[in-house]
Amino acid sequence: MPSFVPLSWTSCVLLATASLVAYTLILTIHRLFFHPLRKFPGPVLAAATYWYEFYHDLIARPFPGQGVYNIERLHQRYGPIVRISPDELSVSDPDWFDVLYKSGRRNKWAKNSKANGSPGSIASTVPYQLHRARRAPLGPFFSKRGIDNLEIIIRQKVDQLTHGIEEGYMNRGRILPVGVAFTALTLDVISDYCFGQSWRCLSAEDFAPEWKRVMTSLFEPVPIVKQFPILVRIMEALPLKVIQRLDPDMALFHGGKREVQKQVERVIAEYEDRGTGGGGLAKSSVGRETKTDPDEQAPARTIFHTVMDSSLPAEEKTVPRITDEAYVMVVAGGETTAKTLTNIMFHLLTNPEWLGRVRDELDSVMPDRNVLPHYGVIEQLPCLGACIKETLRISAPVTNRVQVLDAEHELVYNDWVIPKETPMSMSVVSIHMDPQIFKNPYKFDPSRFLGEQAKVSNAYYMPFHRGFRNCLGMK
Ligand code: HEM
Repeated sequence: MPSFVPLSWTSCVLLATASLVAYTLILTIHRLFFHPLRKFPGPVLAAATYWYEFYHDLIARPFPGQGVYNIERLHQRYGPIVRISPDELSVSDPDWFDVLYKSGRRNKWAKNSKANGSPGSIASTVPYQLHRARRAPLGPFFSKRGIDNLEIIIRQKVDQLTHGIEEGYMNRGRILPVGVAFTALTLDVISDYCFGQSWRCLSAEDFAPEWKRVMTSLFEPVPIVKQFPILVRIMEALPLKVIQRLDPDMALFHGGKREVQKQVERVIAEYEDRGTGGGGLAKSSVGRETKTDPDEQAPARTIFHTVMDSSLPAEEKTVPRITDEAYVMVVAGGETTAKTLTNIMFHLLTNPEWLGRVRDELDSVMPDRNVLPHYGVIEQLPCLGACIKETLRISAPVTNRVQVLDAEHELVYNDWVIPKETPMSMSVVSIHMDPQIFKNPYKFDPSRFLGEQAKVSNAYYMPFHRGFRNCLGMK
């Protein structure tokens, strides 16, 4: 009969430590000498451990968030293709961008796809087939025709914003925190358009500054969440009261999500009552048949109805899935657009010549300041358009690299054959700041997007990314 010797606590700890050290050692040896990417250039530390990325994202000086610049430095040192982490390659070659991203057969890299806190959304969807299926029904909602409905909402909110600025700030001689005001504007527009229910930040005291704090702090833990994705699940599972204690601003965010969830529950119940809740029914909320080109149809009432009306199967129409799909619009569209508006304001105020040109253009189509022309007219104004583009080039609000992989084929870059399933990425920031394409790249110069120069500038202008994973809210 075998006899068991009971282990002391000290022996258990020693055994666990020894196992961890052995595991780390074996993993490191594998990554350095046997990994399919072992021959690709790059720093040994980056190939050996993910803590290298963590360090540059979070700890490296002068302030956190240096990862994107560190990758640029790596390219200067090692060339256009670099192994930037144990499993990932980065390419720095603007002309390869479309090769990597325009194919419809790229999966997102599962490891880093859930950091936005909405794992069921298209933005987090890994396989390209599922991404395509989920994105198709959302097309009409964000199409040109969909945006026509949005114009009325935007006009109402902008009126509310300007009225609030006059009353609360100009007339009282107070300084306006422009970023706060724009976050209130974008959140009210998105919630009204997507959920059919405005969050009313514009009518709140001082434009609800807590939401600006929430939207900013939302992205700060991303480097930590990338290393420990379980944190998102833990946060989601916590009761709201606990989150409130840990971080009152985050409680606001999660409270907002739970409100949206209740709305989703009501919409699903409504469909079930009408007997149209199952998958595969291609009828819209007003009984229209789904035609073959989904982008040409009028959008449904809310994004919830859009998903429910689609021919997606029943497992795609669950409460958590639709909540994630809807709520990611707040995450993806709120602060990006607010920041862009704030940045445009900054650049125009610090470049009076361009401010004058934009004002002249607007005066030419708006003789009466209180009568706004249709957005189609404003969209055609060249200087205004160039200022918007130059702002989005010089300070693109989305700086993360979109990590994709081809699960079926090897890719080829110059003399390199990239094994299939290798996560790859390219940085939009380094393309927008490439002096070969945009001369004197840190200078705000909208003339790059006017006349002859515009052809080259437009070819490399990609703040909304490109290909099948580009921005859904771009229009
Ligand atoms: C100036 C404003 C905006 C910029 C610069 C911007 C930029 C981007 C970029 C670069 C991506 C790709 C990022 C990635 O996959 O990691 C993206 C994706 C996305 N954006 Fe935007 N965005 C803006 C506004 C909006 C708005 C207003 C909405 C909707 C209300 C929106 C909804 C989305 C969604 C849903 C995705 C995921 C698309 C997919 O994975 O298929 N965005 N955006």
